[in-house]
Amino acid sequence: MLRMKSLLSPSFSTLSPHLTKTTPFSLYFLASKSILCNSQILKNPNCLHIKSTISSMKPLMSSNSIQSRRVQIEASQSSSGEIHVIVGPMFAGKTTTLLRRVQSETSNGRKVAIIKSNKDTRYGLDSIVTHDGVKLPCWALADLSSFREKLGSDAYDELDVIGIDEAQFFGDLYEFCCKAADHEGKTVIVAGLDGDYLRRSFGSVLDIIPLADSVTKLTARCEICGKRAFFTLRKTAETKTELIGGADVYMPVCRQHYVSGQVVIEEATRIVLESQKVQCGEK
Ligand SMILES: Nc1ncnc2c1ncn2[C@@H]1O[C@H](COP(=O)(O)OP(=O)(O)O)[C@@H](O)[C@H]1O
Ligand SMILES: Cc1cn([C@H]2C[C@H](O)[C@@H](COP(=O)(O)O)O2)c(=O)[nH]c1=O
Ligand SMILES: [Zn+2]
Repeated sequence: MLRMKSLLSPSFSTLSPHLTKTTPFSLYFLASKSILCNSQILKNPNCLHIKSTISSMKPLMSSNSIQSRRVQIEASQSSSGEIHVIVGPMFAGKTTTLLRRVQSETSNGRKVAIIKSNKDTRYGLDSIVTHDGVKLPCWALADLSSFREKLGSDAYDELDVIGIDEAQFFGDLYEFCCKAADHEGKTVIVAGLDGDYLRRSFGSVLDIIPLADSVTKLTARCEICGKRAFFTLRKTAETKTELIGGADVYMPVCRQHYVSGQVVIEEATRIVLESQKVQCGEK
């Protein structure tokens, strides 16, 4: 088989063997390569094979369909989206950073919408609020897939940027981000907890890391020693993963004080349970 240069890189030796057979994929592949690198084909004698293959495809793909394919490919290229993920413990500044980035996009004339989970009722439903009290209006939703319908298709299509806060509470986070960035050209900025109070992966936040253009892990200040806090300690004996609360229930801590704090809380929980058994036994 004629060894040919890649259209996209100087040293690509051969196309995959299956591409030598005329299959729908090989036709699409060759046509799209041709469209994307039309100038290279004309200039690059080593691509004669592709040129002759393209010319032999005429009955299958007319120049009109190749032209319209070019428009589709160029459109998809020019409207490719982005995904930026902001994680860290509670009080690390995730919401603050999200708001700052959203406001920067707005000041650049981009159309923005912010979504948070309707599970987070700490500071009211129609706005996202930082622990410092800074707030912006938002959509409080049970899931992300309903956003387009709630906002309206026309308004949704005009959106450039979608901010998502408390992302750990959205079960459809992966699918929504994938579709919004890959196929709708949206810039999605996601803020959420990477870990729960036991430092386990929380919701689908870590699942979208492979989809992301950027990942930022923020830190807070350890409430015990003032060093950088990477984890969130739950101060109560409650063991369910989802427990809405603020400084009343949680505190950011460094590794040393997470480990020692977790031991203290587990021991305190054991003592409380023991005393309840004794009380029940006496009654
Ligand atoms: N222990 C702490 N460490 C860092 N910031 C704290 C702490 N306790 C309270 N804060 C306040 O919380 C703010 C961050 O709030 P926010 O952006 O809502 O954080 P997150 O969304 O990560 O929970 C900080 O600017 C700070 O003023
Ligand atoms: C660690 C942890 C937290 N939560 C809840 C508590 C808060 O309502 C949010 C996190 O808020 P923030 O914006 O990051 O301050 O999540 C939870 O349900 N389970 C946990 O383990
Ligand atoms: Zn500490």
